[in-house]
Formats: sequence, C-alpha cells, structure tokens
Amino acid sequence: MSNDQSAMNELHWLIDMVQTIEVGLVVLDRHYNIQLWNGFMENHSGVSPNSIKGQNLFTRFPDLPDTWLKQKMESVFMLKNRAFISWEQRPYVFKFKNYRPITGRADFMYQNVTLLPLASLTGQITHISVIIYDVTDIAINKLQLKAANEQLQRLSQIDGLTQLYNRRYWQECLNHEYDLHARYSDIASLVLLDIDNFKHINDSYGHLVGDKVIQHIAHLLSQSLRETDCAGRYGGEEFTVILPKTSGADAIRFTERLREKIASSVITYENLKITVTVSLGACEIGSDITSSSNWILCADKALYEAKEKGRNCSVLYTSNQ
Ligand SMILES: Nc1nc2c(ncn2[C@@H]2O[C@H](COP(=O)(O)OP(=O)(O)OP(=O)(O)O)[C@@H](O)[C@H]2O)c(=O)[nH]1
Repeated sequence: MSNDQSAMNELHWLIDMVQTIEVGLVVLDRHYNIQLWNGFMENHSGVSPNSIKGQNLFTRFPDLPDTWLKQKMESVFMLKNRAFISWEQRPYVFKFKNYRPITGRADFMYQNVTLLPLASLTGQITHISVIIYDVTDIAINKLQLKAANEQLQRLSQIDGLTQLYNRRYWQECLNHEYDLHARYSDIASLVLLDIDNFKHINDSYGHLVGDKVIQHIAHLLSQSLRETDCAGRYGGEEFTVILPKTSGADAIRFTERLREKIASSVITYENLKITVTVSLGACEIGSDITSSSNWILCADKALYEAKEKGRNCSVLYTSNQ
C-alpha cells in the first residue's frame, strides 16, 4: 500500500470514528458558525450535519446560555487553553433528552463539556472544538448517593417516635449554644418539660396510649417553637428546648403558654379522651452556669421544684435553688 493510500485510509477511519463515537463533537469558527456536527449530535438533537453546517450556534440554539458560554469560548480563543464545564457546575449545555434505561428517571442528559482550541497551520486559533460527554449515569448515582446520605444524616438526628431531635443531636446543639454564650455572652434559656404522672397513663391505658400521648405533646411543642429554637426528646416522657436570645422571664412566658395549651388539649384514642398536664423548669444562662451539663442540671432543679409544687406549673431557676 502506498503512503498516499495509507494516509487516505487513516483519514477515512478518523472521519468514521468522529461520526460514530459516543461523544458529541462540534467545531466552531471564530464567529461561532458550526463547521462540524457529528453523529452523536445528530442523534440527540435530531438535526443533521448537512442542515446545520455554516449556521450560527447561538442563532440555531437560542436556549443556550449564550453570554456565559461565549465568555468561556472567548477565553479559549484568547488564551489558547482548554476549558471544562462540569455537570456539577451546570447540568447540561445542550438540552438533550435522556434515553438511558438505568437512569431513566433523569429527564435530560447530564453533560461534561470540554472546549479545545484548534490551531490552523499558521498556529493561530481559528476554531474551537466542543466535546460533549454523556455523564448521566455518574451524575444520577452521585445525586442519589448524596440524597441517601442527607436522609441518613437527618435520620441519625431525629427521634423516631416524636420526630424531634434525639438526645445525642440535641446535646450537640446545647453545647454549641453554650459555646456562643461563653464566647460572646449570648443570652439564652433552657427548658425541661416532663409529663405529669405519666406512669399512671401507661399503667391505666397501656404503652400504646402512652406513646400517643408523647407524640401529642411533641406535636404541640413543635407548633410552639420559633425557627431558631431547638427541641429534643431527652428521655422517655421528658423534652428539652433551647431558646436562643431569650431571657428567663421570656422563657417562662413560653413555658406557661405551652403548659396551658397542653392542659386544655384533649388526646383521643379509639373511645378514650385523655387530658394531661406537664411541669416545666427553665434556666437562663448566666455567669453561674459553668458548662452545658451544669446548665441542664440547673434547669432540672427548677423542674424538680415544679413537681414538688404540685405539678402543672413552670419554675424559673434561681441560684439559691
Ligand atoms: N409509653 C411510653 N412510656 C414510656 C416511654 N419512655 C418512658 N416511659 C415511661 O414513663 C414513665 C415515667 O414515670 P416516672 O418517671 O415515674 O414519672 P411520672 O409518672 O411521669 O411522674 P412525675 O414525673 O413525677 O409526674 C415510666 O413508666 C416509663 O416506663 C415511651 O417511650 N413510651
């Protein structure tokens, strides 16, 4: 085979590969007119190479993010460097439908895109090549993994029965709030809430009803919170709330409103109608509180006093308790 024939063969193969490769290839001139549009682009856009050759990319595809994309392309022409566009930065450049069976749930094709400078024989960058990779499988796997991790993280913070924060996560929030106070002297209050005579409810109606009562209190508590408040289930029938930027006097206003709301509500379960009361202890953070566990201890002293006083009341911690 002569050298010429061999070169012709190679050229033929190259053209064949460009047309059939599972990657999108587009060549643009300095004015963004399309010079090459391969089979991948034809298959996914429905536009044939013959009908698009010579047309302006942005006129032909008005949905393209032209200002942003032109800026990227200009930098490739000017700096003679490659540029990359990741699907994480922008899910796609060309909006193609996704036909992949495994990732059928994605409506469109996720794409990674490379912009390559193409030099003429004189060394000038007269054209650029746009290479489009279909990364839908990778993107969907990554997005699903991310969603699963976020869900797992949420679950690891939540108490299953009440949907409030569990004790471990709530304790982290408390430590954070304590640190804010230690560093910036931020004011905040801590509330402990305990259902009165809960053992009696369990003993009289059974644990299922007991659980229902716990859920009911958790629901009323959640409804009473501000977005910045942080409520958790501390133990069986004991709840905790951190009230940032709240004085002891304001915390008692909160506990009294909640206590009255609970006392006046009725829990219905099958034919049963049950009313319960709660006792609450509140403690405003101050210089006498030396750690987050000490803060809980002081709120617990106030709660103990509320129980001693006959239950169904709130008590604010004072240092002589
Ligand atoms: N149904 C149910 N009961 C629970 C749960 N966790 C703890 N308990 C019960 O809650 C009861 C708590 O009783 P006590 O600590 O004696 O307190 P109390 O009866 O509420 O009395 P006071 O707090 O003094 O008003 C116990 O009977 C526990 O078994 C739970 O998740 N579900």
